[in-house]
Amino acid sequence: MFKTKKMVLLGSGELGKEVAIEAQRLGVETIAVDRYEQAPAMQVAHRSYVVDMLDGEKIREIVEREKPDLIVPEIEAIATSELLKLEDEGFRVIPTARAAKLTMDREGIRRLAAETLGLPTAGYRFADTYEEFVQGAQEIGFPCVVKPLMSSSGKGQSVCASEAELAKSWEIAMEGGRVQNGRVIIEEFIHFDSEITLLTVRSVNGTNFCAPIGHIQKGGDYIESWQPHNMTEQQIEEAKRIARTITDELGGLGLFGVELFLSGEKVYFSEVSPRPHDTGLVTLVTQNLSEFALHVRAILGFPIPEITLVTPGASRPFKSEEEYEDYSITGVDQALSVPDTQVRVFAKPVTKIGRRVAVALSTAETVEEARDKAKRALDFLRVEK
Ligand SMILES: Nc1ncnc2c1ncn2[C@@H]1O[C@H](COP(=O)(O)OP(=O)(O)OP(=O)(O)O)[C@@H](O)[C@H]1O
Ligand SMILES: NCC(=O)N[C@@H]1O[C@H](COP(=O)([O-])[O-])[C@@H](O)[C@H]1O
Ligand SMILES: [Mg+2]
Repeated sequence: MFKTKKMVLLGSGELGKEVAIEAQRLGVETIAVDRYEQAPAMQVAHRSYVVDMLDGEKIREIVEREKPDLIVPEIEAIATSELLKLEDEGFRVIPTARAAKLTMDREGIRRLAAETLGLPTAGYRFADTYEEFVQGAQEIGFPCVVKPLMSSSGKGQSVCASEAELAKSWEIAMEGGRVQNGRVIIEEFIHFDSEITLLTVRSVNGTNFCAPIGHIQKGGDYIESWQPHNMTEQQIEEAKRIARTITDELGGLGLFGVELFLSGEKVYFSEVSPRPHDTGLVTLVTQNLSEFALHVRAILGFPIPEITLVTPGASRPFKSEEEYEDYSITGVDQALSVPDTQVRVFAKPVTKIGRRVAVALSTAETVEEARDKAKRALDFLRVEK
């Protein structure tokens, strides 16, 4: 019998699917967990479980039954208090249970970054009630950005332009949070020139950085990313300083997506994912080791001698415009007729409006050409009933 390490993935979306594939390539037994059946990573894992991942008892049951060597969070909304206990009992949580807990909640990571570590961030307030929210927004000023404490991909997020929009922003946040406890963050709106993800990997070789990934977001969700993003030497140094500071503090082994805003020569810390990042899907075609391969190598304790950007590249996620129980994706053939282009189809069992269901990935000699190719490929894709 082949003896190997066992990994439980908590969250089984498109990012987890690539993590599972990389783990399988190194012979790791992979168990996928998510809130619904046929989630992308479940399609390639050895086994899977469907549970509410915010239910600590359910997570414990799976961990006690499987006794994994590695517990690998793939989304932020997990019963992280249970992960702390499991870690105390000797289970390994990636990168650490504390990192999973702090980043699940915007308050935890923001206070750590701004107040404990002194990193530059947008101004912010927290509010539990509508009255506190109104006061916080007035103090921050307009426009401001309103987000539930626990959410991702822009869910529940809005830009509140003036006092007249306060009620609407509050309502959006209350409906969009993963846990309906009402607390929100109100952030100063940063008029940035561009924003980036600095993928940072902590491995047995120490800390390494990938080339910066530029991206554009709409409604808080990414619609395009490219690598490398053009930055001045000073901006890169400051971005690396911020990324090193926050990832050293979070600790453990693995890849992190450090999100930063660039405004003139100033670099702001926005947030960090202690796991592969959606904008980093572009690394599937640009690097010698993708962000998923890097994560798996790092957490298994394998070396990462060098991260090489092999070519400029770009990614464009394909988001459904409809809600369908049964659907197919057409136009993949035409998308693949664009040179140097790949498409990854996630095969999520149902679509929702705005749900990411595939991604187009292109390379070229320049970022501009790669962005153009990925856009052309994306434009061929359709969701059909
Ligand atoms: N303070 C801000 N000023 C200006 N733009 C902002 C601010 N906060 C967020 N944004 C915009 O909204 C996007 C999403 O914000 P954020 O990363 O906090 O949300 P998220 O739901 O955690 O997204 P994800 O899970 O995809 O990382 C940012 O990438 C940025 O484009
Ligand atoms: N920005 C975070 C992010 O991109 N997370 C990715 O989206 C999935 C959830 O998708 P769903 O909402 O379509 O199920 C997550 O499982 C993860 O792969
Ligand atoms: Mg983000």
